[in-house]
Amino acid sequence: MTGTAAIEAAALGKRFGRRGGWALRDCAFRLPAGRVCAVVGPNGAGKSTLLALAAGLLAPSEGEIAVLGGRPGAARERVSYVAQDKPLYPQLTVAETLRMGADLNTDRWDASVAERVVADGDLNPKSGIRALSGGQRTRVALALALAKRPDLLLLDEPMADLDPLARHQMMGLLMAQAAESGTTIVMSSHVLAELEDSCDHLLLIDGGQVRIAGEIDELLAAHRRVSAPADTVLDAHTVVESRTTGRQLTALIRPLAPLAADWQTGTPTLEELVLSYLRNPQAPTTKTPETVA
Ligand SMILES: Nc1ncnc2c1ncn2[C@@H]1O[C@H](COP(=O)(O)OP(=O)(O)OP(=O)(O)O)[C@@H](O)[C@H]1O
Repeated sequence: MTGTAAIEAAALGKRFGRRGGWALRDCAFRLPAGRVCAVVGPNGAGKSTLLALAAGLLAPSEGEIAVLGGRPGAARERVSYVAQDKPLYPQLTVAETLRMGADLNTDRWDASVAERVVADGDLNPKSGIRALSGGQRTRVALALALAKRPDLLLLDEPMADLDPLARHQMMGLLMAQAAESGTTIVMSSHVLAELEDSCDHLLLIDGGQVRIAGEIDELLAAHRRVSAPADTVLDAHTVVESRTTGRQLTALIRPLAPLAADWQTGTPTLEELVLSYLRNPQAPTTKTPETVA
């Protein structure tokens, strides 16, 4: 294991209330610093819970989570967190909100970043937060998060209510931040196609457990999409998903031996990989050695 971890979790679990079910259980992963990490999974999988644990807003019920090498609370100054509902003070104006951000983060605040993000959305600094649309509020929340110049940026479905142009622009801004400042970005989203181009690391959470963790390139390279005759036996490989239609078998596998020359094979897309795992809860989990805590 090399380099600093942005987030490291071991046997991490969270339940809400003593009798509540487990929102997360037995999670172990290591996210190296400097990555742009996609957190994906079905509704109720535990993504928001994981992000809130990393932000130090929730305490684990069991196990541990370290953020930037320490307790999540201790790293708060170096971490920006944008929650799913983007909480802001409705009685303030945009300008007052940014001023509050500056006052709370005197050492790290970059006013020009905040002003640019707001100006790019044509927001009037004098507008009240109460009067903004959902997408405009998201823009103000992201302006606050970015201007803090965090080492770790935790974003819970940040693009959900942005229009396509704003999504594109905001994603470009986030990628520039990651490239220029080495900021680690952890971003939950349901839009898999959007993540494939921008993220280099994946955490797939399902039923409160980490199903897949690792570098996206390595994960994709470790899997093959296969089309072969229906009577093909795949026993030599790890089969994530297989379907037979007529005379044709199609499968997503993790090859453990050379593939037959007459099979048609290809590298899956991120979307194909994630959907195959989600459709097949019994498929073995996969974690690259680098990322196992
Ligand atoms: N404050 C809470 N009190 C009780 N249960 C909660 C609380 N927050 C989350 N849960 C439960 O924990 C589980 C995980 O929820 P979480 O919000 O982390 O999922 P998610 O993956 O972010 O879902 P979505 O994609 O719908 O946003 C769910 O079963 C949810 O009902």
